[in-house]
Amino acid sequence: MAERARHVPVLLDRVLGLLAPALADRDAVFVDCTLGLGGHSEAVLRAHPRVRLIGLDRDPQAIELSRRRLAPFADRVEFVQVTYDRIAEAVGGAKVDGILMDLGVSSLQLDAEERGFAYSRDSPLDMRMSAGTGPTAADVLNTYSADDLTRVLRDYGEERFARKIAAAVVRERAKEPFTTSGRLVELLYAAVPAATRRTGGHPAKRTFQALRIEVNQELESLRRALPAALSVLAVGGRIVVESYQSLEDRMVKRAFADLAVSRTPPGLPVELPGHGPQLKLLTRGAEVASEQEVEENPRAAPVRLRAAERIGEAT
Ligand SMILES: C[S@@+](CC[C@H](N)C(=O)[O-])C[C@H]1O[C@@H](n2cnc3c(N)ncnc32)[C@H](O)[C@@H]1O
Repeated sequence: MAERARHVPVLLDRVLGLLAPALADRDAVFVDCTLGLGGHSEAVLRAHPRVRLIGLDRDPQAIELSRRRLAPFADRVEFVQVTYDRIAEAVGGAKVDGILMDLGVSSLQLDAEERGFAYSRDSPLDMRMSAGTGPTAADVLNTYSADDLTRVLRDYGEERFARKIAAAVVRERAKEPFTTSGRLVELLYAAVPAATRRTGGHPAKRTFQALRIEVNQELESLRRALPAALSVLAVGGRIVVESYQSLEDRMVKRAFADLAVSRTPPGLPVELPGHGPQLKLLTRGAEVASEQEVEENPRAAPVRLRAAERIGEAT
């Protein structure tokens, strides 16, 4: 997730173009799994006057903000505050025609000082997306073993200095527990060599990303969400996923590839029902944002977009 506030939906035209064949000119159902500020959803509702939206977000503030933004479409919109792995429940067992997952953190969350997502301000180390639920980033820093902290920083932040940072955290918290981002940022300035800062960005970037992913169990949620989302997609329905981190993108790639290959057991007739490929990939590899979009909206720099269409029923 980028450092700067973002109000422009990432790859908006591409997302609209990919979803259009599944949503245009019909009473289609579109699920936005990550409402955020409601930017993508608003554009879909404007483009398709007959589409009904089911908007999900785990963050009550995102639901509230989207409710206000999407008020002109109120008769076509339903909001559910839930994590996206519960998509099947949220749509009440129905099949849907379009699904969007724009992963990560929103500018609404980054800008809310008291929530502690941004390393550029000194604020409480919270980072919970479902406000008030579960352990905070401070809890992770103050209670995890050095080994567990190293794993979190390495796996979720791809932080080269994970072990060194974890050791420093364990040493410093023995003097006084961590409560604010300012003290953690200070520690990271000392732990990450200056030379790395020039090429790797802000020394706190990777650690903050890792803590956010751990606090919100983002990869666990995504791992459960992908098969759940694909299971509610109608034949002809389309799914678009925007990831901002390589582990997420790898999960999406794998989930799509699993269903895109034919599962016909060797020696059986190819037309055997239920054994053909279930998905057609709509993107070749992962698509990225153009240089121009990144210039206008740096938040788009790390985006990896993948999309697929359901072409066969689940077995
Ligand atoms: C990048 S923002 C989405 C921005 C949105 N597409 C727009 O145009 O404004 C991601 C949103 O996903 C939500 N989110 C992250 N993980 C989630 C999960 N597991 N379940 C539901 N919502 C989640 C966050 O709370 C955040 O509001």
